[in-house]
Amino acid sequence: MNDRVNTRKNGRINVVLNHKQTPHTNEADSLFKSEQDRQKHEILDRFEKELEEYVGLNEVKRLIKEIYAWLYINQKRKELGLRASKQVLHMIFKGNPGTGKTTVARMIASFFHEMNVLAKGQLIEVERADLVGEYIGHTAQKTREVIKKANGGVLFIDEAYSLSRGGEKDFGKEAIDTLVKAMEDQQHEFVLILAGYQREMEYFLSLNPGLPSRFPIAIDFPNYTSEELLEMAARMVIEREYELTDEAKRHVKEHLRKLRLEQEKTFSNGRYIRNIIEEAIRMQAVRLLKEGLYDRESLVTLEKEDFNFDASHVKLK
Ligand SMILES: Nc1ncnc2c1ncn2[C@@H]1O[C@H](COP(=O)(O)OP(=O)(O)OP(=O)(O)O)[C@@H](O)[C@H]1O
Repeated sequence: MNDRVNTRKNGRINVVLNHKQTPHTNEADSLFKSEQDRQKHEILDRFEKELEEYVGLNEVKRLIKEIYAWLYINQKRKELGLRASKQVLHMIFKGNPGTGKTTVARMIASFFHEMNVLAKGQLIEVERADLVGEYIGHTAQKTREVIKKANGGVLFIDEAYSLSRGGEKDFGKEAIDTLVKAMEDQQHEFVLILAGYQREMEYFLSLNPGLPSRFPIAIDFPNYTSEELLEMAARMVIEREYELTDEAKRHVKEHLRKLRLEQEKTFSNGRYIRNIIEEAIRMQAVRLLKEGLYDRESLVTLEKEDFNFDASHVKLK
């Protein structure tokens, strides 16, 4: 099955993630021919294993492989005295809240660091208020400080379109200009990732015609399906050393199915799942204290009643 819609728009690679795929260990996709080979590519192997912990994200997995292959071949070229090319690696991440954008950005920062693309590999996550100041000149200064912090790492700007909120007169424009200048002057010293809702992002890019071509990699993060959300819940439970009873599983599944039907744009996907699991853990703790149950089985079991969605404090957003 073809799991990626990979189009080229304005010279940009536009990757649409298909979360529907189960974690893939597709032999045909693998760069390793043998176990010996795998050991030679220890960094890629480690990142692939880390990514397998996440539901879906297949295109990120593919992108990592692509970049790894390019850097590896570059190294081989250098060894033979051939020119090793540099590439622009700034990216656009489009998707609703909780679809994994920040998680992936963090991983990419660390991957680039290990591959010597970035000197430090830190992720600096900012939003409009961190960049935009209150008087003329203040914004450029604030933005430059943020870029300085991101030097050697990834600068991740969430809801990037808020920078063009107020039009020409707004200080947001000064932030964009400062960023563009830094992208030119410090081209290979940091990676800039602009993230936000798909539609708003596309509108923002259309308003700033100089921007799209500076971001050759665009990744779409679609909402997770109810099955994927359930899979995520199952993994989070295991990771925390808990277990769901069959009844609890059915209850959560039904809740997610209903939610997914009425889901709106602001539904927080993976974050919602993390929050309902954490709430269930608190509910279980209250139940166990009340009942005085401290045996191993009780301590690890999350029951249906621990997921009381009618009385839940967890917001959908
Ligand atoms: N594919 C996934 N598998 C497992 N957990 C996931 C996945 N995607 C997201 N999550 C979990 O959901 C939570 C939110 O993810 P993250 O912060 O990366 O989303 P985001 O797209 O950056 O959201 P926002 O735009 O609101 O900042 C995290 O706890 C993350 O681990």
